[in-house]
Amino acid sequence: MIKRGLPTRRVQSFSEVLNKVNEIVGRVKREGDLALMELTYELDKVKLESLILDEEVIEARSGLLPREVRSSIDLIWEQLTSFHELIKPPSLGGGNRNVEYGILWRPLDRVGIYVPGGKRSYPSTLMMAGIPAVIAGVGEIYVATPVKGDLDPATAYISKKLKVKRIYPVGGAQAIAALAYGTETVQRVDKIVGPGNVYVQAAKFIVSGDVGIDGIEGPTELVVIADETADPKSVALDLMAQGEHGNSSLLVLISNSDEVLEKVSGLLQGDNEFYLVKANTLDEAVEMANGIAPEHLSLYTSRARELLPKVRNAGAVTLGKTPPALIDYSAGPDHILPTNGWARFRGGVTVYDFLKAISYVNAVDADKELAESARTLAEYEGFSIHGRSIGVRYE
Ligand SMILES: NC(=O)c1ccc[n+]([C@@H]2O[C@H](COP(=O)([O-])OP(=O)(O)OC[C@H]3O[C@@H](n4cnc5c(N)ncnc54)[C@H](O)[C@@H]3O)[C@@H](O)[C@H]2O)c1
Ligand SMILES: N[C@H](CO)Cc1c[nH]c[nH+]1
Ligand SMILES: [Zn+2]
Repeated sequence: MIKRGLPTRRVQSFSEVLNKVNEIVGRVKREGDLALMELTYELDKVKLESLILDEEVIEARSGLLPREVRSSIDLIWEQLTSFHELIKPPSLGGGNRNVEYGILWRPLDRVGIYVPGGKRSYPSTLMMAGIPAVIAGVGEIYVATPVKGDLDPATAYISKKLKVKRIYPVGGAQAIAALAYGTETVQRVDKIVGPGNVYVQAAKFIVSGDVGIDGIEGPTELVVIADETADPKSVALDLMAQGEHGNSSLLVLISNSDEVLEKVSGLLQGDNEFYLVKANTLDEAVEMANGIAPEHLSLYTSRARELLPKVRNAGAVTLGKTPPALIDYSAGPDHILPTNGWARFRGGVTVYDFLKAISYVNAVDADKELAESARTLAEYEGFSIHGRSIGVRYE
C-alpha cells in the first residue's frame, strides 16, 4: 500500500505489547523450564522434548549444509572479522599530575544471542552477533532461537564455528526472560544481544534492569534518499527487500524528483506499507531522515559522499547504488541495528557491545595540589570523611 508523506509513527512498536510481555517474563521467572515448554507450545505450537539441542543433532544438521553456502559463510566470516578487528579498541594508559590512569577493555563472561526464527531463519544474524563476541573474547556464548521442525543447517554450522556452548530451541519473549534470569536448564547470561520482533524487543526492554542488552532492534526500517540519478527498479527492490521481513517493516522513499517517486511507485509490489515523500532538496531529505532516525539509510544519489557528514541519526548508511541488503549479509559492518528511533542515541552492534571499559588509577605519588583539590571539593559537598581519607595520605 502506497502512502504519501512522512510516517508519523512506526508500523508496530515494542511499547504496544509491554503488558502482555510482562506476563510472559513473569511466568518464566516464576516457573522456569515448565513455563518455557508451555509457552513454546501456546505461542509457537511446538512441543519441545528438550530445552537444549543435542550436540550430535547440531553436528548432523551442520553436515547437511550445501557446500556453496558453507563457502559463502566462510568468506563472509572473514569480511565481518576484518571489520570488527579494525574497530576493536586497544587498552590505553597515560597520566597527568603524577597520576597514572588508563582503561582496560575486558570481555563479558557470558552472552546470550537471540537469533530470530518466527517467519524466516536468520543464520546471518548469528554471525553478526557471534563474530564480534568472539573477537572481543567473550567467555561463553549461548544461543536461543525458535526451531520449528529441525535446526537450520547454516545456524548449526555457524554455531560450531563460534564454539557456542548451548543452543536453546526457544524463541520470543520467553527465551529472553530465560537468558536474563536463568531456569533449571537455561544459563543466565550477563548480556543479551540480538534482533527480533516486537515481543522479543519488549522483553529485552523489560529485563534490561537486570541484564545487559544491546538496545532495541525490532522490525526492519529503511529510508532511501534517491535523486534523479537513482535507478527506480533498484530503489523499488531495496524497499521490497526490507519488506520481506514482514508487514511491520518501516519503508520510506524520499526524493527531490517527482519522476523517481512516480516510477518507483509503479514498481512497488506486495502488502507492505510504503511511504513516498517529496523533498525540495537533498539537504531537506537528509533532515527528514534525521528526524526518522531509521535503522538503514540509503543515500542513493550522486551526492552521497557530500551528504554523509549531514547524517546524524541512522543505524547504518549505504552510499550511492550500494544495496542495503549487502550490509544485511556481507559488507562487514553489522546488520543488527537500532530501530524505533533508538538510532538517535546508539549505533549498530559492534565488538564494543561485548567489552567493558574498566578504568584504573595509580596515584600513590599524586601531585599534592591535585589531592588538595579533591579534599576541598569533598568538604564543600559535606563529605568530610572522604576529604580526610584523602588528606591523611598526601600531607
Ligand atoms: N533491527 C535489526 O537489526 C533486525 C535484524 C534482523 C531481523 N530483524 C527483525 O526481526 C524480526 C523477526 O521477527 P520474527 O517474528 O520472524 O521472529 P522472532 O524470532 O523475532 O519472533 C518469533 C517469536 O515471537 C513470539 N510471538 C509471535 N507472536 C506472538 C504473540 N502474539 N504474542 C507473544 N509472542 C509472540 C513467538 O514465541 C515466536 O517464537 C523481523 O521484524 C525483522 O525485521 C531486525
Ligand atoms: N535487514 C535486517 C536488518 O534490519 C537483517 C537481515 C538478515 N537477513 C536479511 N536481512
Ligand atoms: Zn534484511
